[in-house]
Amino acid sequence: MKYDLIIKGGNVVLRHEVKKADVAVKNGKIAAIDRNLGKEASQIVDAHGQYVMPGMIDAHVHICEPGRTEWEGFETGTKALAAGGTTTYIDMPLNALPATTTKEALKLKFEAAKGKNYVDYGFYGGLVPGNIENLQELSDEGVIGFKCFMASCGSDHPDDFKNVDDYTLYKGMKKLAELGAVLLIHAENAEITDRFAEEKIREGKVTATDYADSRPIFTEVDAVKRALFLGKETGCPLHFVHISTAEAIEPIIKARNEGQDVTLESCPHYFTITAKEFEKIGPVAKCSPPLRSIEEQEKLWGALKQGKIDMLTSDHSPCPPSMKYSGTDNMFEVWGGITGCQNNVDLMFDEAVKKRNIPVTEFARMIAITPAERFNLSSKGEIAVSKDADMILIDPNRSYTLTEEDLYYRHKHSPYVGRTIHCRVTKTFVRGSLVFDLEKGIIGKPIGQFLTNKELIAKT
Ligand SMILES: NC(=O)N[C@H]1NC(=O)NC1=O
Ligand SMILES: [Zn+2]
Ligand SMILES: [Zn+2]
Repeated sequence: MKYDLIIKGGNVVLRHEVKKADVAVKNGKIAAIDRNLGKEASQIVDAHGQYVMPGMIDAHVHICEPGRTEWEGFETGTKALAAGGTTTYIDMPLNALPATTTKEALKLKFEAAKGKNYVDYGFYGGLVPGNIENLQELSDEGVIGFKCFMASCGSDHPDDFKNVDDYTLYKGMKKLAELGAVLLIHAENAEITDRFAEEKIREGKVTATDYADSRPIFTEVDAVKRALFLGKETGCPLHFVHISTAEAIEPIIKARNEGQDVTLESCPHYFTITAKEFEKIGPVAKCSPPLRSIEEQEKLWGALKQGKIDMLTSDHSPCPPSMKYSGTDNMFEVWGGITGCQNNVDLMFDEAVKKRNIPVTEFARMIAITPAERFNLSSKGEIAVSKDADMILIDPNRSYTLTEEDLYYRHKHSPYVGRTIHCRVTKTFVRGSLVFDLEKGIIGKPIGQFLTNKELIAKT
């Protein structure tokens, strides 16, 4: 057979245009894209009426294995990713135990992940107080970047992640600049948000709105500006995670225009759920930075329309239901993190492409092309000849209402349950292998491969 697979007649989303074409795959790579590639393939998939898009690269996922597999493991987490149209993800260095801040902890991650991933994956290392000495070895072992918290992490477990002090932030940036590694930053001012939280709790103000009010926009903007300043001082490449407001985007774009190496991401929840809705939905919508007002959300959409969002990520930060619903009314005591990685693509395709007429090529840029480029995943991110055949089919007219039964997460809760989404991922291919089919569910064994900052080094 000439090809292993031909996807026929879909609207293929290329870098600069959408083209009605066939896509042929051979040995896991895209071999040809053309109008009529015939039928010489072991497998033919009809994609008429559907978009053929690059699979999402979700650069912000918290899989809690090892140590907290009970929250979310590689198997359940990556089934959800596959079902939602993600073909590659990068795992954050926190919420698993121990946190990924040493070579030894990275080895534990690597061992725990072996043979359990349905999609391709890489790891970040952490920058925490006291581990500057470990950054080199983490980089040598292939981490794709480094993550730090300027906000408090809120866990007092001894093996858990710790937020940086200013000294660590500065010294860490200097070292990472030397290594040429990207530093990912959770940017919120720790001292102010912690003290605001204390005030609220002291006054007995513990609702969803009180929680959101305890982390005002200026605390995000302040942290962004300070990190940019230190980034300029040290020459460290920066990436701001889960930016929640247009106001925090402006200094980042300005710094980039002035020559700094800096990018940013935002997440579906900041575009689709408001602070008011958080009050109604409750604990499953708690996250940090918090959900914002409808006015702020509109400004964020404005930034997206102007091409200012480099990438979309889920910040999938799962936990057991008991950490969301333990009988407390105190929103400050509830786990902060949204279980959301299964609904990145459909939700944002619906809201951005269908509802707000954002070009589908722009959408592909945010979910696949830019994350691949930023994190040096050179074989990924685009439907183009010789790239990995990581592709998804989206039916733009297939509406559904999300139920708990649709979810593959270890714990089937999500702020999107009950929401009607007006499009759906129908198939997911990782390197040419079908891993998810809407009619059949997850297909076959976990075939995900480990990706490093250099190249694909291990097949699991
Ligand atoms: N620990 C953790 O996952 N925190 C994440 N959750 C969230 O909502 N924001 C975060 O940074
Ligand atoms: Zn964060
Ligand atoms: Zn996160």
